[in-house]
Amino acid sequence: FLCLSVLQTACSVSHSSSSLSAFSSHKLPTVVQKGKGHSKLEALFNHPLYNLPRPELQEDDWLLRVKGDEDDSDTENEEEEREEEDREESATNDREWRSASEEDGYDKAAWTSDSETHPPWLRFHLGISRWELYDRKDPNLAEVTHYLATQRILNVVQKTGGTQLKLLMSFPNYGQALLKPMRQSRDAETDVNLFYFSDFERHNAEIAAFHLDRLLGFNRIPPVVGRLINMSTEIKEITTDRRLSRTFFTSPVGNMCFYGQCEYYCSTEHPVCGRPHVLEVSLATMLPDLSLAPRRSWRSPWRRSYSRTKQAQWEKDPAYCDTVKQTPPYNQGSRLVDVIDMAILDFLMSNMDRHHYETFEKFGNETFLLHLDNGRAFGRHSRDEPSILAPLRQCCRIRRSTLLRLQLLSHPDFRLSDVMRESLARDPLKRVAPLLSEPHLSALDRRLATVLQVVRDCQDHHDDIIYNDLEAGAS
Ligand SMILES: Nc1ncnc2c1ncn2[C@@H]1O[C@H](COP(=O)(O)OP(=O)(O)OP(=O)(O)O)[C@@H](O)[C@H]1O
Ligand SMILES: [Mn+2]
Repeated sequence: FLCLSVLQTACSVSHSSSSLSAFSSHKLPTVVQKGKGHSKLEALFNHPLYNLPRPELQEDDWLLRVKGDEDDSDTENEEEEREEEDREESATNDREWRSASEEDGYDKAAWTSDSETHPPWLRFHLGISRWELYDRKDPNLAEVTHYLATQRILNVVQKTGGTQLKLLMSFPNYGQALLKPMRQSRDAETDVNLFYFSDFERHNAEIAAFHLDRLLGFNRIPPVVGRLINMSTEIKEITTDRRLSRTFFTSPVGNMCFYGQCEYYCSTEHPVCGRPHVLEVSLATMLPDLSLAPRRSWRSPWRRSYSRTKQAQWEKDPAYCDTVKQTPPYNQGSRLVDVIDMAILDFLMSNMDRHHYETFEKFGNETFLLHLDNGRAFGRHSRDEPSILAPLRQCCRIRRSTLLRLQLLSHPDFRLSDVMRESLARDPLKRVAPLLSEPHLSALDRRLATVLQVVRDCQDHHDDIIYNDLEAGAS
């Protein structure tokens, strides 16, 4: 019970631990940390800017829905017929799944349309809407991360696609997670001579990005949680993937290692190693399968050239944004300010690797942007990368709600580094070491000040900077 409501930390820490009391969930009365005052994180999430009235969601604002009995008769227009087909397809998939459940280890699924019967990952899928991936106040969010952090791992295979090693983990009631392993010590800074496209991915960056995105009020990154796994019993002995299992070896000091098969860093020279077989990893909740919820991938207009020598157009042309503003889908609705939100997130965590973003096809152009793949963030704390802010600097547009939240986060009562530290302390890996070192946390405050300065510079030279998403009528 408590395990679920105070997030995963609670379950494995003894009652005498005082660090626990600071991390009460919104469902419990606020427990004040001894001698340290109140929780800034709770104060932030209680602020009106994090509790804005939201437009009432219509039926087609949900990504998926459970087929109910009353749905059977409503096939009046084409749209609904198409959805009907989708639902039938999903029902078929469910049946196929259920027959697969005869396999060892999988629970017999007895899910009905009653959400009480659904496992946390399914409730997460059913909660995805047109405007956000999850509702921050939904208690299921803590249950999803708790689930990923504690459930038995049933199977492991390598996930194809992308360039670096990733594993797909399966759990007893059909949940899945995307695993990225720890490859470097927490506070190793990326070598200054390494290009961003050669940088290792970091498991703690995936975790921290989820927390940061949520603190910014975006809710556009699937829940990610840290976990310690046993490489022998939770990968090597159970994987059905030969390409993976044959890359295991024991290092000269006796640690268990593997390297898998992929384009970058999958070799004996770049092993993933445990101590001696315990490995820190990040686990990201999987989005609904592409067959149920197809996604569209968009090339970022501010994509880097991914070449040592070439510059991208946006780096050469100061009026680049004028072109973007006239090009669909950036010429309408919130798409341009959504890309600018994404640039702000990326600048704060110094992620230069946002070559693409994705959306759910079902919602067309009127929807939020998914911020997937954040493994190359938080590589350096001692330097900022101004070019990541090019969309904001060149377009001088920003959502009103984003600007107001950034201003709030720069206020000492809600300081970004403080709420980030508090939020990350809820992750189970906090017991091993803080998810982000103090220099990374201070870098967040420094970069936030830079973002606000860029907005002020814009205000000195341009009109029409604010995209007012807080007024009725604007979305
Ligand atoms: N939580 C998720 N659920 C479902 N699919 C995901 C999730 N996260 C990532 N993916 C998919 O997996 C693909 C590869 O993941 P990711 O981008 O993290 O790997 P990568 O090796 O860094 O790829 P690249 O080298 O192309 O940047 C993504 O493009 C995305 O479509
Ligand atoms: Mn990547």
